Amino acid sequence: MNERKTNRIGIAVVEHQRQFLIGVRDHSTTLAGHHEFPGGKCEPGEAPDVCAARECLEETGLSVRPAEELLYVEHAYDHADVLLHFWLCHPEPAVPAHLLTEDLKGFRWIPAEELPALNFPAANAPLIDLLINAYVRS
Ligand SMILES: Nc1nc2c([nH]c(=O)n2[C@H]2C[C@H](O)[C@@H](COP(=O)(O)OP(=O)(O)OP(=O)(O)O)O2)c(=O)[nH]1
Repeated sequence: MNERKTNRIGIAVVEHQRQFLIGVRDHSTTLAGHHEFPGGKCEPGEAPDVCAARECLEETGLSVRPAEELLYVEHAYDHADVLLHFWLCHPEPAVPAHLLTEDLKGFRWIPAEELPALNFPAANAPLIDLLINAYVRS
């Protein structure tokens, strides 16, 4: 029997003026070198949108407000089974303006049209399609 626990992951798809906050996964972690949206494992009992905002604040220093779940995706990686909850988030209105343009702990604001050229993990593919349809073709 080969039963693996599925990790619930909250991911913050942070949008501001058709730009998205994107980082690169650290060399010491799984999927090293891939691009990523801020996110991580949900704590026991933690809702994915709450997790997404918490992870975003921890990883980038930016306070965000979850707006809607864009998509959830189940994926089996070699390292783990994951259930990814992609939450569209927006910066809190009170955040200082410079945080909306500058790099944030290695996370950068990337225009929507540049997302397809980046090296995201396989499970992100349907999300990137969705974002291109919503923010580039619209
Ligand atoms: N943050 C993030 N993770 C992603 C994305 N796409 C994707 O497949 N993942 C996967 C990679 C990992 O298997 C999982 C995130 O877990 P993680 O290991 O980075 O989370 P964590 O920081 O809470 O975990 P840990 O290193 O503290 O153990 O989701 C994405 O766009 N952003």
